[in-house]
Amino acid sequence: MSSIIDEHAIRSAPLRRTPYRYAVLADSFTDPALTRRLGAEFPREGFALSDRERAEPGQKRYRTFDHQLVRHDRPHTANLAALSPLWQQLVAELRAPGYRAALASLVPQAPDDLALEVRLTRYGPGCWIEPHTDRPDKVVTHLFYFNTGWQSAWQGDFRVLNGPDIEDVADRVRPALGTSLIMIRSDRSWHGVPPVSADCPQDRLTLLVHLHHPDGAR
Ligand SMILES: O=C(O)CCC(=O)C(=O)O
Ligand SMILES: [Fe+2]
Repeated sequence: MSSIIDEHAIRSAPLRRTPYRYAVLADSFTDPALTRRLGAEFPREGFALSDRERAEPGQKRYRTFDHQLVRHDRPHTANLAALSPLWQQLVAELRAPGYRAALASLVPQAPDDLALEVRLTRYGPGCWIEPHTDRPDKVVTHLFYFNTGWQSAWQGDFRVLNGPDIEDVADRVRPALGTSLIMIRSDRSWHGVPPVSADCPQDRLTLLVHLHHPDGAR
């Protein structure tokens, strides 16, 4: 099968400069039929609640359901084995040199020893992430979304923020199937996800990829 991820779209991503360097891709995959299948086959089982609503000072608060696929370059073999063949191919592409090189090409002077983390997240009603910049060990983040028919009343939009206030919004990204967002981490890269509404009938579905310095961890 040909590649799923559109590496050309990543390399030519229209990076914005304010309030920090980020880009939104409307079509992240090479083929609309594959995009639809990825949405339909988004994994449902094996997610664990990560709940840190009361955090230590300096740590972000969040409530999400997470499913680790790759950590410090190492695949989580059991979790990968449970994915559909198409999703297994997607993760194989994320781990291959071509995708990494495309993503790193957006970061001036990116070190070549960066480590990869890949995680799936489901946000049920009330799930959220408070505004944060991501930890300094993160270099670049790529977030893919998989929802169909997401309504703004359900909240849960990704917010590009001008600072630590969730209402100080520079841009909003709907978690729509095929859309992805690339963010270059800096001390200004504030972002957050307001709580998904109590009456939201579907989980918000995210695939998160980080390239980070090899000695860092979440
Ligand atoms: O799910 C999202 O849209 C954002 C996730 C995020 O910012 C994070 O996990 O650090
Ligand atoms: Fe983040």
